[in-house]
Amino acid sequence: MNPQVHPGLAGVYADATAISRVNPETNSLLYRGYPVQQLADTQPFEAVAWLLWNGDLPTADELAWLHANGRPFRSLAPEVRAAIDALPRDAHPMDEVRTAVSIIGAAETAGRALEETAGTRAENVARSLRLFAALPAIVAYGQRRRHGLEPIAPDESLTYAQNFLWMTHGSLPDPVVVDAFNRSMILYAEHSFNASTFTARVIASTLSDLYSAVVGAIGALKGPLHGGANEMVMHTFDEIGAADNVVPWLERALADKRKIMGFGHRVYKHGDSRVPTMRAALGDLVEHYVRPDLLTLYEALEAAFVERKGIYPNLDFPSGPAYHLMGFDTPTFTPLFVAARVTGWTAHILEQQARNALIRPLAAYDGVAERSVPGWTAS
Ligand SMILES: CC(=O)SCCNC(=O)CCNC(=O)[C@H](O)C(C)(C)COP(=O)(O)OP(=O)(O)OC[C@H]1O[C@@H](n2cnc3c(N)ncnc32)[C@H](O)[C@@H]1OP(=O)(O)O
Ligand SMILES: O=C([O-])CC(=O)C(=O)O
Repeated sequence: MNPQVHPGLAGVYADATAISRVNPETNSLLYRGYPVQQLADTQPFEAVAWLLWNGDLPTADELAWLHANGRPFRSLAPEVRAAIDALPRDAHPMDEVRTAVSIIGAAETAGRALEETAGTRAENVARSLRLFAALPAIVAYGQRRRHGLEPIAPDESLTYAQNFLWMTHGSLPDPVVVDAFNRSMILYAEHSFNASTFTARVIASTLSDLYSAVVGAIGALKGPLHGGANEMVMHTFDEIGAADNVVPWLERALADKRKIMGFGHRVYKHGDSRVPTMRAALGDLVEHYVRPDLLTLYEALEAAFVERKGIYPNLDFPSGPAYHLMGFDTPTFTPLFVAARVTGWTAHILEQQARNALIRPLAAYDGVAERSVPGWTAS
């Protein structure tokens, strides 16, 4: 009898997790039990990172500890800058970020025997905080390098969201912009067994180290069917140009059997739980920057695609134009997703390490039947 296979592991429960719950029936997303919308309304991203790692929101003392121990890692380390600078100026920034994490990992685990690089839980908590704190400098420098600009030193007095925008632009934007950015980081932080998180867990399950797991996750996130979609959404907006062009553009795209980026989801089939919050943040940005044209295009494409296919936007659809308005260049969008999702990835790596089972599924063979190599004879 042929074994039952599940291509893409669709509908398969691969393991349990206590970190987040995606419920497509109620269209809800909980981080450690808290609705993500409530977290986005009330919390700084730092507190959500703590929540994902530790299971509860931080007390004032715990948040102070997080700041004291994370903020010193906000600078761009010289060896990380040198590694990024060694890449071609037009290397994709996801490759820069992947390289940077690899460099940080190699430096931090240098001198250890292979089996010792996986480290203790305390070391892995410290590594998670370090990557969380270090990624904004890497992402911000990537954008600045593409524009021939020098990195900007971090400001330890600023929140995570403020400092990220400061290190990118060299100025502090209006609180509306900081709030929209903070919301986007919280919404992007965690989403159970998505492809990149599952990749991280597969790598951690072999008792490899946290940095290797994050590097693998970055590779998985880069794909346009996953995190790469937020960059692709902006290319779509640029291609369409204005709301009036939406219908003819869409008819042609569908006739050409193109995937419309920023729509559809493996788990949510009636809309992504995070979209209303990010759509509201986009609305605030559109008002702030006086760009109603962008919202008109957004709404026209959403309406036309939902009407034709009954497929709804995912988080990448509002995030793409929102990051554009915040002044990020389009290739930086997926690295921004990395900076947010590193919290979820590392929480899952810690969970995998705490209750590890090597991830190694079976494959149903469907190749040619056994045969002999020409010329081979039994000896
Ligand atoms: C943060 C995130 O990572 S969210 C995901 C971001 N990715 C994107 O936005 C890329 C565009 N979307 C897609 O490619 C898909 O919707 C995925 C990969 C996200 C989910 O895919 P799956 O669950 O495997 O669904 P699948 O691709 O089988 O889609 C089912 C049907 O809907 C169609 N469909 C799904 N999404 C889209 C889309 N965005 N554009 C056009 N058609 C689509 C498929 O072509 C398929 O049609 P068919 O049955 O006629 O072949
Ligand atoms: O859950 C998924 O498959 C993709 C997604 O939305 C995410 O990773 O945020």
